[in-house]
Amino acid sequence: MVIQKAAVIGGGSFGTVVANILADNHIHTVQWMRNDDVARSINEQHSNPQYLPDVSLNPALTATTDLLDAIRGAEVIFVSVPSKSVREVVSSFSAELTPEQALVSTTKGIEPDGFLLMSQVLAEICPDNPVGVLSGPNLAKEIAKRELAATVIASENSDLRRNIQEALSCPYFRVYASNDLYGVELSGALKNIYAIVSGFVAALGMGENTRSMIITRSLAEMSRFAVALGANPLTFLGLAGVGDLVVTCTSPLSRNYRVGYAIGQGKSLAEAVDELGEVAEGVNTLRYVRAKAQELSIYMPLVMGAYEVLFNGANPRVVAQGLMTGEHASDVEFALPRCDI
Ligand SMILES: NC(=O)C1=CN([C@@H]2O[C@H](COP(=O)(O)OP(=O)(O)OC[C@H]3O[C@@H](n4cnc5c(N)ncnc54)[C@H](OP(=O)(O)O)[C@@H]3O)[C@@H](O)[C@H]2O)C=CC1
Ligand SMILES: O=C(CO)COP(=O)(O)O
Repeated sequence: MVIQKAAVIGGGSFGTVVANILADNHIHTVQWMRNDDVARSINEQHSNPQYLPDVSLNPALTATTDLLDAIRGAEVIFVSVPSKSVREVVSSFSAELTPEQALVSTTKGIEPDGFLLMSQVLAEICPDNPVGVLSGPNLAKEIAKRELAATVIASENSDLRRNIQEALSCPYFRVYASNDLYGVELSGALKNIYAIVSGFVAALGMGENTRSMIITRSLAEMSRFAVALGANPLTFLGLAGVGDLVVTCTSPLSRNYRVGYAIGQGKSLAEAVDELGEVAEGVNTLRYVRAKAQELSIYMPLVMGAYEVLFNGANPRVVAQGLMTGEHASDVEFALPRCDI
């Protein structure tokens, strides 16, 4: 099927980028947002001054504050609001959907009640609709400048995967497919925690060896958590895992990295989040993942250390030093299990 009309729910940086790619691909695209001024600016100035200043959007992209107007007749609806608002926003239009309308989440977060990923929230609210997840190393501000990037569409529905590959692929954006919805989505949520940790490390002026150690041990920790939750760790080797972990742990364009950096410079969590003015999903994800790791007794020293820094005022340098004296560990646990060291 060729997608003729798409809706994007959310007026932030990533929603705008997805909407702009769709418009570049000549798909009739309507972006919904709650802010009238931003909607007007997209329609009249072809720009989103709040989230993507200095970026010229495709003039064919239209914005609205009327949800039903956005979703009416759309074959696919991208959901791109922060995780804490997904249930509320999707519930407000779910009764209007027809079963063939597909929902694709771009949101990299977790709902604490039941530890649900966003596709699980969507499936709960809209049980009759096909669901997918878009995730990968996709800093919105780079894609907005049409710098080359790739992503993953994950869904159990092969038609949906193919339709999204068709709808979003263009000379600056390549879309790979996965049928591991849970693994793709879990890695997208988890990497935000480690971007915060990498931000501390950078602010403390630690070296490149340190950065590499943190990223690699983050991957080990994410995979250990994933396996404990029944996910396929091989998915973590792809763009939605290693790819997104590397970009978010190394780029000052990442909001999660910036929050960590500000805290590493001595700011409080509240100051760091206020200064950002955009969503940094990793802050809440850290709380929920720490609770889950404690509940299931999963060894996650980076998560535990980051929690102490963010929520109990621990000194990041002392916490980083403490990570060096943990119990002797295996490099690759799939090759040498922890119990066989
Ligand atoms: N930015 C990026 O590089 C990428 C982001 N993502 C993920 O996409 C998701 C969205 O991120 P992003 O676009 O960057 O976020 P932003 O912080 O840029 O924007 C959030 C948007 O959601 C809107 N919003 C928040 N709460 C509500 C609500 N209750 N009802 C309606 N609208 C609401 C905001 O509206 P308002 O301005 O009115 O508050 C704003 O338009 C996140 O989960 C993020 O992890 C994924 C890949 C890349
Ligand atoms: O998910 C992202 C890049 O893939 C964006 O990361 P931040 O939310 O940290 O900016």
